Amino acid sequence: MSGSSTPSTSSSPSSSPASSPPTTPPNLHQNTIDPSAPWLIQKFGGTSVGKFAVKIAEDVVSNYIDSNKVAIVCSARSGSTKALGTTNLLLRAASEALVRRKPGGVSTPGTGTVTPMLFGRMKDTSQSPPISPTRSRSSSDHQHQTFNCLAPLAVPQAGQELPVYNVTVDLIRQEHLNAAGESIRDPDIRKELEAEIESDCDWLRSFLFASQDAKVIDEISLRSRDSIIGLGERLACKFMTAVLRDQGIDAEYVSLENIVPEMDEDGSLDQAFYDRLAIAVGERIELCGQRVPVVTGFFGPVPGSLLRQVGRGYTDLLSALLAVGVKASELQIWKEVDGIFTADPRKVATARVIPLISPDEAAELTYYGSEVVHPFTMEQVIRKKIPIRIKNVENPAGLGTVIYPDPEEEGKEVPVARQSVTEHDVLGKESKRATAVTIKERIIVLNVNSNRKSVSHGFLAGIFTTLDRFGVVVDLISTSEVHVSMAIEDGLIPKIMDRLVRELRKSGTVSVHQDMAILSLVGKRMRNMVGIAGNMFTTLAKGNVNIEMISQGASEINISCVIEGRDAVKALNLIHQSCLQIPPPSQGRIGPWLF
Ligand SMILES: Nc1ncnc2c1ncn2[C@@H]1O[C@H](COP(=O)(O)OP(=O)(O)O)[C@@H](O)[C@H]1O
Ligand SMILES: N[C@@H](CC(=O)OP(=O)(O)O)C(=O)O
Repeated sequence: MSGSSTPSTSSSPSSSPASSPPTTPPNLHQNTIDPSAPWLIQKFGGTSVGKFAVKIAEDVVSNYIDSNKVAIVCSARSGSTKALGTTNLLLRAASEALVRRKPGGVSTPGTGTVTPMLFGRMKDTSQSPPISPTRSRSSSDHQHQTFNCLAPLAVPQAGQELPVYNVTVDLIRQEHLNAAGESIRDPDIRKELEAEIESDCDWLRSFLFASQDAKVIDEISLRSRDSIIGLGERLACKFMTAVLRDQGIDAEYVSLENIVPEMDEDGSLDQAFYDRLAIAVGERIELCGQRVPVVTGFFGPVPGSLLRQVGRGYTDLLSALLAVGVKASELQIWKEVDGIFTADPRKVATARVIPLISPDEAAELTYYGSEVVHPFTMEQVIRKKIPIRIKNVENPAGLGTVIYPDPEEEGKEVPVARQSVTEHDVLGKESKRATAVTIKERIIVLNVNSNRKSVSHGFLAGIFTTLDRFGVVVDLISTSEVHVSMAIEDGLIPKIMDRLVRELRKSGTVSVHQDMAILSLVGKRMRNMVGIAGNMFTTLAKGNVNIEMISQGASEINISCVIEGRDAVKALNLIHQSCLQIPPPSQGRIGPWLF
């Protein structure tokens, strides 16, 4: 692709701007931004890239490129919801690769027979997600190494039965081809993008085929799964680069799937790793010169697995690291909501946008169900004093929500980056009220009553060791010497859940309550407010909402309780009304009096 009038979207090392900087064709907007202008990082979520790609180019990016150096980060495209998005389809394809191919080639639904044409366009293997062969690997990664090397990847032969994942790969391919057809006017740009989509989907089929052969005891290696999901961001960024260039904005595709091996990492995802990654990503982006870098939010198969260590929503974290790496003035996270609301606006009609929220509050909200920003994002940028602004792609003029420490509370000097936090943001903070209420559904409560065969510290130690072995994260806990109640996410497959309960029974009698929800009231000002917990629980009692478990005090800015899942939306609205609603001007004000 490089050298043509369309974007360089190949992931092969030879196409990186470091080795062969593409030239800007005359029809593209020549970005002539002052090199000393501040960097602005704009991150677009999967549904935004899926639904509003042209609008992003026309109404968002174009509004900022004359006064800022803009870099954009994209997630894998989603059609209508994240659940139906490319990342989920890729994960589905990865698990379908575990379905054993039947010898003899009897076709089952979702399978077919390979035609030579379908795999006829085998991609150059140098373009497969490059894992440095010199990189140190854990033993669990060994199986991956056996097929993801520079040797050609295996593919089914003509006449051989097609694997089940083929239908899923075709769906991904077709959705991207449709998006290219609908969003890109220039036939050359579109054709080139279509060729990239075909080539990437061929790579995926080959990779899955090889994974299928290399799998060990029904499991695709974590590293391979990371590589597979990375394709979602590659496709999204190639698509977005093409859309920007089609709209006349000079953009450059930047793949980060090589960035971790290049960093010579030592194997753990600690702060030192993130610091090195931020520098590496920043340096890579500076190479784009005047072009708008379109950066994959996927940053490579990281030590211990991206999905396991960081989890879904990892592109928020990458955008934060990029903001740190280039010392950006602001990180903008663009979504389809106007910002962080006082409650989920889909569930509470009277919820309103919070103009300014502290990083702790934002993190607490994301941990407890309002997943607006990945919880790891805040720490990275705030330690470098870069504000995060949540904005709505459908309402670019809106001010959004700024996540930044309250300068009054911090007692610190206002940092330079804070100049981008407007007076509106600061004035918008509301005193003497909680900040937001959130609900986390699909919760299970596990109660364990000690069998009194050990003293209490042994009892708790036994329980935590068991939870650790099963990789279970406890959201809320309440204990006495002989009793412990724990709220956990309902994410375990039933077979594993049964095993966990059997293990816990060694410590005492166990009861399991399913279909529960955690209701959390969050706010940094609650620290000094007397009676807020009383108000919360009285409101729930009056609304006939039964409380299964209470947790207050572990975090000073959060009061949480567990309720029945079926009461979740009712409770959310009751608490919003009693603890967060702003009284109309006629109520709660004294005077003016007319005598
Ligand atoms: N307190 C909250 N404020 C804003 N959105 C919230 C809140 N709690 C839950 N949500 C939900 O989070 C979602 C985040 O926005 P969206 O742009 O759809 O996500 P994504 O970028 O991941 O596709 C919205 O659907 C919204 O209903
Ligand atoms: N595509 C990934 C990463 C991501 O960050 O997505 P989003 O920005 O749409 O939440 C996921 O689905 O998890």
